[in-house]
Amino acid sequence: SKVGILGIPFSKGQPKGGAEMGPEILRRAGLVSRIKRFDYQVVDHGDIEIESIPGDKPDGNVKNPRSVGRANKKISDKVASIVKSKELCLNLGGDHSIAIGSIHGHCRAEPGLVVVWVDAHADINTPLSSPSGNMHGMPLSLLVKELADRFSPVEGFDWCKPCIHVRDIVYIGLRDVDEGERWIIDQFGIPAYSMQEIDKMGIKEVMHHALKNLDPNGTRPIHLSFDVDGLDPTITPSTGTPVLGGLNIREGQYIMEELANTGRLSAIDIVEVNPLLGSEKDNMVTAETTISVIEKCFGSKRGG
Ligand SMILES: N[C@@]1(C(=O)O)CN(C[C@@H]2CCCCN2)C[C@@H]1CCC[B-](O)(O)O
Ligand SMILES: [Mn+2]
Ligand SMILES: [Mn+2]
Ligand SMILES: [Mn+2]
Repeated sequence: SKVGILGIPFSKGQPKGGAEMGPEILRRAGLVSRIKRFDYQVVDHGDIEIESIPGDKPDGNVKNPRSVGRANKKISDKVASIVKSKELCLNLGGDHSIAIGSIHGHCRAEPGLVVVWVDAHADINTPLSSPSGNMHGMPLSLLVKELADRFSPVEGFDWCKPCIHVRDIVYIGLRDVDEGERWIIDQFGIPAYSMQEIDKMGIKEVMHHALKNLDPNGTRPIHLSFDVDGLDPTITPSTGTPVLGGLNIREGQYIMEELANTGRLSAIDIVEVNPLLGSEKDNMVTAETTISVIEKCFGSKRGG
């Protein structure tokens, strides 16, 4: 089977320069050759061309709306075509706002998909609830049908129709959730396994229940959106919004092994690697950890 790799050197969903270097650092650390080890044919689509939009003033409190909107329209088009050509679409971010386009595009090719969101954060602030105005904290709010009537369309997103339901999402790794996000999660009953549930139930039970709730018949394509800040900052230090008490490397690997076992992984985002925020050593640790976790999506077995 085939993996289509798409670099997305984009960072305007948040204020820290360097997130646009994520694709480069992961490629340089050998991600492509690691995937090639597990009888996947790798199609490297290179990097998406990111246009800069001068004078991109905030829309309300939303920062860089036109830049984020323009980039994500392109991402949606590209991801749709990669999935339609039967490649497992591996998107290398870039900040987490790229998930707007990647999930939108994936839905165009696989309308029945479900979303596994591995992250310290819920990333479901609406433009009105966001404390920062940074769009990397908003992607899911622009994608779920149930929130469409809660805010007016953001400048640059007229192309973006919500395409998933809140019940098609499961969170794993939460430990820094804003008040407005908490309200949305409770209001709509979004299944959320925070680090507290993971400590209480263990990752085995969390994955069993998460997948069972999400897709009881085990038939739906899976979109994994993996924010490296879901892992503990001691193992992924080079990231923009680190939060103590995260997933350890074995929990991360186990999550991916269970997803690989479904045989239904259809698109993967790897986001929020920022090599400008760490030392050389931090960057090496972050890249190696990320690759050793992500390779488990492609059938790498710890037992050989
Ligand atoms: N919810 C947030 C938002 O800005 O919307 C607020 N938070 C930072 C804030 C710092 C002070 C203590 C409370 N948290 C970052 C998060 C977005 C993370 C985006 B991701 O892609 O990295 O997950
Ligand atoms: Mn995060
Ligand atoms: Mn049980
Ligand atoms: Mn995120």
